[in-house]
Amino acid sequence: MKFDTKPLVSAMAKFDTKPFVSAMASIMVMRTIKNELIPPEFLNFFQSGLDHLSRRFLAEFTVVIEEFQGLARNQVFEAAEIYLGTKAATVSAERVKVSKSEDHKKLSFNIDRNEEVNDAFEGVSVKWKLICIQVDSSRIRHYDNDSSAVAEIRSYELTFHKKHKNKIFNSYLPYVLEVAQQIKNGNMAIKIHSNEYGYWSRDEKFNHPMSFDTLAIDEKLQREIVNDLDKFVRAREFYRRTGKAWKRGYLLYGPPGTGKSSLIAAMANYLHYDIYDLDLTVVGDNKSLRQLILGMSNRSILVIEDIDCTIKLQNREEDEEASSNGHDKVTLSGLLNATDGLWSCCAEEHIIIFTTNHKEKLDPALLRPGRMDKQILLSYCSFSAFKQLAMNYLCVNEHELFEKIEQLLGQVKVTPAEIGEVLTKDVDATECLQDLINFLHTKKMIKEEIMDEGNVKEE
Ligand SMILES: Nc1ncnc2c1ncn2[C@@H]1O[C@H](COP(=O)(O)OP(=O)(O)OP(=O)(O)O)[C@@H](O)[C@H]1O
Repeated sequence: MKFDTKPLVSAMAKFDTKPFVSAMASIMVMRTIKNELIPPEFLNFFQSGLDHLSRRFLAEFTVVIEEFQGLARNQVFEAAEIYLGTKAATVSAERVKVSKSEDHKKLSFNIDRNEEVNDAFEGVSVKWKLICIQVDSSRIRHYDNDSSAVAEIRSYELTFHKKHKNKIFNSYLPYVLEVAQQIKNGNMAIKIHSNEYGYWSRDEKFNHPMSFDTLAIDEKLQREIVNDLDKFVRAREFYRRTGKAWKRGYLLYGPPGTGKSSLIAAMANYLHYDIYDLDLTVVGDNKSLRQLILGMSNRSILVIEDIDCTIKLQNREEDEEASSNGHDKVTLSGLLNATDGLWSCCAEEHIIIFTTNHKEKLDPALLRPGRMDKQILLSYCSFSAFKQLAMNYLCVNEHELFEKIEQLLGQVKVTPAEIGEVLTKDVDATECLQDLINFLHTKKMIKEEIMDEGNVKEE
């Protein structure tokens, strides 16, 4: 079923905002959970509460869900709920009120729970607030004779700057409904986001075909990585119990062309997590960095490639000096706060991956235990990795030339990217393998010549 968003948008659009001067706008979306059973008198009570709330905090711009012609209130609430499930929520307030029933025999508990979710859409900040109130069932007239039931009334309040009203109504809300629909249908594609001008770009479909079945790395290493990921996704309770943020940091290091980006793609495809590809060189300052990270969804991978050379991250003393001089830029401590600080705990199931070709150039602060939970060296091609490449490129898993190749791979350093290039030169598998043997021979000769001339020690 596809949501018809037109009525929603038109209902909002026809709302006359001119008389209102508030800087904030708000949409209220309401729904009962308990069988949609809100007796009229309670609805009136709640409505007046809303009016009060809107006058007090949100004042001049409020649209109530009942006005959305053609789109059921519960459908919109459900869509918002599904969409926000992908985002990081923070509980801003939780109050428990205890009161006695009229006959003084029964205690009842009312829980007001306010959850906030900050979202960003094409550079516009939006704040969703879930207002969740549980009420004593005795105050509500039930139609299903379920006297033990507790009714819960939930509503969403959406706040944003009024100058973005059109964008929110015409693009953001339809987008929210569509994302929710896709999630519901189970065909939500993996997305890749990149940052531009301080916000995440509209998501692109992530079509990278790499998987752990095609990644050419040492088998033992691969098993270790997959086990680590499995353990991470199942560890919700562990992170709750230990009070740790549910995130895991990986440092992938090794020479160019050894599969660092390929491994990231395999991880995203395996976990079905979105990728946020962060280019630090276009992030203005620490505040923008923080906003970007807050704008990431749950169950996602933050990637910062070539961390050693995308930005000059100086040490903490220099950071402090820079900020006291008023120089705005992303600093090492800003980055560490973003990935490690208190507020980074707002999100759940975040994987953070740094890549580098030069681990030795990294500031030790980045490598501190607990920051990068796992450091993975992706190195030159082993024979078992080569066999995977031969399968990928030539669809062969055994060949008489393999023995020679195994021997040569033990003598020269060659990356999977180089091998991949040679294996795509010809159509015939035997010719490709022979090309590879020639290539490895040439490499071996060059290496021996260099060692003879300069008496260079092997790395
Ligand atoms: N381990 C691997 N398994 C399968 N293919 C690989 C592997 N390593 C490299 N390749 C092939 O080489 C290409 C380049 O590899 P990739 O970008 O993953 O390397 P990288 O280590 O991230 O390089 P860089 O450090 O330059 O970013 C890939 O598109 C892929 O086709």
